[in-house]
Amino acid sequence: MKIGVIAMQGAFREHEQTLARLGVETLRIRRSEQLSQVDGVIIPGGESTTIGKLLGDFNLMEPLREKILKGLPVFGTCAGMILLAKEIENSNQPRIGTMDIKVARNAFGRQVDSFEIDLVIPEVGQEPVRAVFIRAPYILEVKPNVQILAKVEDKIVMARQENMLVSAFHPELTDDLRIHRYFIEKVCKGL
Ligand SMILES: NC(=O)CC[C@H](N)C(=O)O
Repeated sequence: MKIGVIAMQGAFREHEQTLARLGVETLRIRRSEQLSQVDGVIIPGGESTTIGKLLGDFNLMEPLREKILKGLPVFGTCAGMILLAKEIENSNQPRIGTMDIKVARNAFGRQVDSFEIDLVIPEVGQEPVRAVFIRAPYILEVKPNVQILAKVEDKIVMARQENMLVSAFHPELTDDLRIHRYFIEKVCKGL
């Protein structure tokens, strides 16, 4: 099992460290040929317009979209979630756009730039997950083929559609390995 971490901008090192703690080998993805060497990819948080622009500049946007549409497992956190959404409210920014969700960027409001909350995510376990939100988006709408995994009040913050997993928060910034383990075991290995 080897997981590619899209290394354009943002929190890719933190994802590498989390995967290393799970004993999973990683590869920093900067060239499209590398996509055929991995069993899944993570698109980190950061600035979605910057990552989207760089994916275009590095000729990774199309190959990544094709691989995901063919079933390559992908986990997008925060900006990564925005990039996977087919619809982004009030934005025509470049995106991968493979997942049937509509997201709003910086959606929790300016006053709450970042916050942490205990989230119960039954798919991941009974103990709550400490979820770190940083200028976070949330999901406004999903198609019926999308499984909602977690909400903060009425706002969807984690979801899955077949090979695509997204979270509005940053599981790579805590010591809790359960969300990455869920991605590896359930989404990548299909256990
Ligand atoms: N922490 C994050 O990834 C923030 C996402 C950022 N607000 C964006 O729109 O790209």
